[in-house]
Amino acid sequence: MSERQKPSKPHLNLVVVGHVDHGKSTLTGHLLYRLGKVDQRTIEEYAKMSEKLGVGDTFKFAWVLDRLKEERERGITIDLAFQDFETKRYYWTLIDAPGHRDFVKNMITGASQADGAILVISARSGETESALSDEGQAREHAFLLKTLGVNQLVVAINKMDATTPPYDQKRYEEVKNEVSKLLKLVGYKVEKINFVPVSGWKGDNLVEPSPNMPWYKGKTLVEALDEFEEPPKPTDKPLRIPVQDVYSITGVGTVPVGRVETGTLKVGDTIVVMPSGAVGEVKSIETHHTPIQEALPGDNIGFNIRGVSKEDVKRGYVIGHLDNPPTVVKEFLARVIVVFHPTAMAAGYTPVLHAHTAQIPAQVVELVQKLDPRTGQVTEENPKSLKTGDAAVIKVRPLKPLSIEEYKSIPQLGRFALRDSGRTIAAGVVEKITEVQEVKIKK
Ligand SMILES: Nc1nc2c(ncn2[C@@H]2O[C@H](COP(=O)(O)OP(=O)(O)OP(=O)(O)O)[C@@H](O)[C@H]2O)c(=O)[nH]1
Repeated sequence: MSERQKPSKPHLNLVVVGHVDHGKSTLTGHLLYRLGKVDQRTIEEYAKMSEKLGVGDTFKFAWVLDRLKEERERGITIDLAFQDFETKRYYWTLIDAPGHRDFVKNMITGASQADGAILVISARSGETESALSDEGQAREHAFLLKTLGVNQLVVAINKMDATTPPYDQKRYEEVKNEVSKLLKLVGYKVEKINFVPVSGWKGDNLVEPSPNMPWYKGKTLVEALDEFEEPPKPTDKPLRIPVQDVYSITGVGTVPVGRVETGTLKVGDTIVVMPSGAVGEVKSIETHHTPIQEALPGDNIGFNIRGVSKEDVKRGYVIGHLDNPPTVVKEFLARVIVVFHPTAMAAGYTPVLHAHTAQIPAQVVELVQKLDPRTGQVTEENPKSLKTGDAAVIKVRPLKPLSIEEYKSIPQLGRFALRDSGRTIAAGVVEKITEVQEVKIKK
């Protein structure tokens, strides 16, 4: 049976976010262990390793993620780090957890997009408070998730074993209230969010209800994940396939490879490549070495197009149907958050723009408005500069033609990051295209 024909559970992508040291790696590693993804022997090895290094028993689970990271770093072709696991209702792919420097970039330009998130927040005295402070990462991550359209969230109130007294209901309620306030501010519907008191170290309420917290009658972490909704496949949107790679195969012709983000591609379709404007006919489609007649959103495919030369298809180009071609822009307005800037960002700044598979130098030509990062309200017109943590509307001009879409019409093609010297400076979405680039169609 081919990959596509296997009866399978729906597939969701998950990110684990939260402040540094709140226990994301420990919790995730323990979850993978409980779900049978890591065997007992490996955990014992990690426990011994932790003991030798004198870092404490809790680290045995965090190692799982460290090893994953290491394996990922060795992989060359796969940009996005992931690990799969399974619950009653879904298959999950764990998108790289933050703490990792490239988290933001991965969330925005990654091959897969998060359908939901676990926000980990420690209930240990003092830790909760720093995560929720103005500089806290819980705040930053909550805001990023909302900006990027990740609407499904579980809050894991972690380290319940380390409250005073341990497993304290009062402390749980307190933390829950504080996190609820933050999430409301950011724009989440808090009534729809599950808050689960857990210990990532001890394993309480991860998969089974914990005897240490009989006062908690809600879902376990895994049950809460299974309450997420399956996102609808964007088949009703225009076809968009960002090109990851392109091959020229003797006797076959030009074969672009990429993931269908939106719409449907069928054998026989007439397509156009943007921004080159080359037009061709789809002769065959393959996924995992199996020929298929039709490709849907989420499918990774290679396809043969007749009438298009290899020079007209490049990584970063986007393929669509001729009757609804990918938009090519000269300039656009974007809503961004400054994730990190060593000093201050001013008009004229020229970092590298990363959107889907494209990387193009782009100039920030105007700082239009500064926004309150928590409410989105305008706080200043035409600010002189932007600092780390600021939210803003800016005008961006790619230095070469770029195929990108407004976030409200095709969100999958409307996100981007600005990077400089290997760091994510800002992340955001395309609010409005202000100048399109006319492209001559080469029939
Ligand atoms: N008591 C207690 N300690 C925990 C728990 N989970 C994690 N810790 C400890 O908290 C510290 C941070 O844990 P990590 O899992 O590395 O945290 P993280 O959020 O992944 O950290 P970064 O990747 O650096 O952001 C370590 O010292 C862990 O041993 C828990 O459930 N209970």
